[in-house]
Amino acid sequence: MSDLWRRCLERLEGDLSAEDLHTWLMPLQAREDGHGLQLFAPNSYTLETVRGRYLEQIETVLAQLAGKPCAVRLEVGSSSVRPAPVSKPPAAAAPRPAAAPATPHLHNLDPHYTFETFVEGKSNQLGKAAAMQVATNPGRAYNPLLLYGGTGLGKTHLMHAAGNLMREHNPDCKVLYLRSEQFVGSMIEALRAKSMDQFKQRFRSVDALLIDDIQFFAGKDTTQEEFFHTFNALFESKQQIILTCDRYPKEVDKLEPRLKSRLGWGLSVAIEPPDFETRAAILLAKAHEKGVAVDENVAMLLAKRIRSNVRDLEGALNTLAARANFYGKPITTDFAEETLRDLLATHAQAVTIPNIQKITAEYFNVRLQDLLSKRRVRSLARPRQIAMTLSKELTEHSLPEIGEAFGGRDHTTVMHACKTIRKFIETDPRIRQDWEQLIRTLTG
Ligand SMILES: Nc1ncnc2c1ncn2[C@@H]1O[C@H](COP(=O)(O)OP(=O)(O)OP(=O)(O)O)[C@@H](O)[C@H]1O
Repeated sequence: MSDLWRRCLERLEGDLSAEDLHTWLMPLQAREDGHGLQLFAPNSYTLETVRGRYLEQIETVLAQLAGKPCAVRLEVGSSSVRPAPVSKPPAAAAPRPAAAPATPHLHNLDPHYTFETFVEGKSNQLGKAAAMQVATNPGRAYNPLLLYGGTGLGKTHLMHAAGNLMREHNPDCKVLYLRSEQFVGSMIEALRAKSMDQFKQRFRSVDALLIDDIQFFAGKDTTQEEFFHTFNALFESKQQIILTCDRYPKEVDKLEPRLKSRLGWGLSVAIEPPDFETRAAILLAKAHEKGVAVDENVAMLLAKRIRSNVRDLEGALNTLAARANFYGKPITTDFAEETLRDLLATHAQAVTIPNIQKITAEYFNVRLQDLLSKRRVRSLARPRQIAMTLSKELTEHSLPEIGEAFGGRDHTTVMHACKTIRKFIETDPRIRQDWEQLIRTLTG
């Protein structure tokens, strides 16, 4: 085992998610020689992914560790020694055999992603309830369960939580989690190695198959064909399928109609951006989990200013924790304002009333001046009400300020718009889709 590579992995552990580290970097084997470091990838797909996504970062860390530039050569193959785990791998993850890293691992679930660590709010209540039901009654409650919504909102977390709970109820339950890129990668590898039978067997022999980000299948016809058959086989034998997608699957271009139709057989649940209270609660929960002392005022400050998604919120917390640790200072609101000044400014710019008006007008294909006019035709009134509601939910402006920005309307008009749209979101799937799409665009 190369000591340099081990230390590099340790360093990268702080920068990359456990999932990325375990999926892409842990399967690499390393050998140090007089020319630098040679990294062996188990297959060309892994090699290309590492080269494209991580090589630069690896080289930077190696140079820091070695105190001079370190040449890295990547190739497909294996060295005689396998890299040791850098830290506790997920409890359920078995050590990877050197010869088979192309194969996704059973039970490679992140043990931190549980229902206990998931903070429930209005935006994710239904998704959490559905995931819990599926975990308690796999293959029978809803099959498939599809969680969709914007980035960083907790879809992967819920998916792992369901898998972890299934395994808690039944430790023999075979749960296979993988990202759709890994499914594609494994399939390409199997096609190359003429081992499609093994590929099929591997995916069809599980009790639950969890695939993340299936929008990645779009336009990949062979993959969709194979996934379609896998889906049917699992569905027929009542094995659970859980999928996530970054939008409602019917909106994903280049996804075969028959696959879209299959995805609709079970339950599709939207995960929406959390509201202010949920954001603050998530932040406090994450701080507690990481052992970072953060009081409610700081949580409220960040929750108020960072509305995009939970990943960004968590990123801000990590930055604060690292800086506070480095300077030996407590995390106060002043410290947070100072440390995150640029980040908070970026978020403040992101969602403004003019921005909401412009994007809503474009989305509904109406002119901005008509959206702000006094005209009450339905084709303008509904987009206007949606834009007002978005302004209420995504900015800190008061009802009178919003009314003023929408052609000098009264605050009661804005209040009525918010009530109406909230009701429609619950009852009208078309308006719900418009709403979710606009939220994604604006917070995206
Ligand atoms: N309600 C929540 N409670 C606790 N943590 C949450 C919640 N929602 C999201 N998170 C955290 O936010 C981070 C991002 O979540 P996750 O990776 O599940 O997002 P995602 O919706 O799958 O995003 P992507 O589509 O980009 O993969 C994770 O660390 C997750 O634990």
